[in-house]
Amino acid sequence: MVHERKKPAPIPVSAGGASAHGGMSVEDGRVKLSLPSGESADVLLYGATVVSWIAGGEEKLFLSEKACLDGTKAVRGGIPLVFPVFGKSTDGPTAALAQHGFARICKWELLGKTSENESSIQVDFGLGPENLTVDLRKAWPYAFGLIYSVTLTRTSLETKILVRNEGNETFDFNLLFHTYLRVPNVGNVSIEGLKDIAYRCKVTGTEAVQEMPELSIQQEVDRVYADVPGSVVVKSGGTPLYRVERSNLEDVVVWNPWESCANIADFGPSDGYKNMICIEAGAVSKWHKLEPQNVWEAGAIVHL
Ligand SMILES: O=P(O)(O)OC[C@H]1O[C@@H](O)[C@H](O)[C@@H](O)[C@@H]1O
Repeated sequence: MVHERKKPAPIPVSAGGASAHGGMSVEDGRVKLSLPSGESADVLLYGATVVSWIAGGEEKLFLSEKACLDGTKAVRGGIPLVFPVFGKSTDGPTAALAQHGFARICKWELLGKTSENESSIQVDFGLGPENLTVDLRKAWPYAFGLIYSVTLTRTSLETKILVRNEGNETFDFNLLFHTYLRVPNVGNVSIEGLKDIAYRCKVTGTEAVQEMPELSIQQEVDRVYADVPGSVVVKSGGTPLYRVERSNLEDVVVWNPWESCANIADFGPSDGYKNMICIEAGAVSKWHKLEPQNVWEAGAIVHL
């Protein structure tokens, strides 16, 4: 059941000091969530991009060593948020927007810590037209409201989004969590949960159905799997590393640029593709319509 949460007033970003016992702290546009047991997640206000998730003393997300973290460019790594368009559209209301839309290149408001206990902490971020540049507002002139919630537990990282149409016009959108998972060696990775699912291969421009029970990554992979019914499991050498569970996000994009990462200016090191696999939970294979005053909610949990 969708509940109509209104975006509350932002809190000043100078708030909060770090605590050895966990909690939320804010410094230089970076919000840190941490638990007394040692897990942490860092979220930049720029793009509300999760740039670090540490559990068991290890970083779980891939962040390019050349990633720009100063708000001049979408972050290469972590969890950039894709909205309102996945990829680049050539026509329609999102045609004037850059690839993957504006959510990942705008500065979000910190709405605050919404829940906390010994084993879990949730922090919310908000974005509306007032946070967009004049040019972006012109390019996509809808009255929208986004509330993005990041929840850290001892064994998972959850990302949830609420999209509101606050205007008088229906709009179409895509939404995706562009999650760069860190892996020891992508050549040993197998991905389960995609058997018998139809996908569009963006490398070859073809459509196919996956026959193999597991997808292994031995070259550039860029596939949009539509209507994936269950969770996706990432294994390394047969051992499960991550299980990605989705709610109201029907599609899964699997991306690894392989050696063509050499063509991506902010990708590093040059063999960094070996240490990442993007498993992107999204609603991207078709447009989603949001009528005036309606709300749409979705989420993804990466379980260890
Ligand atoms: O370089 P960007 O805009 O962050 O996109 C990275 C990749 O994102 C993936 O989601 C797309 O399927 C790829 O086609 C794209 O190359």
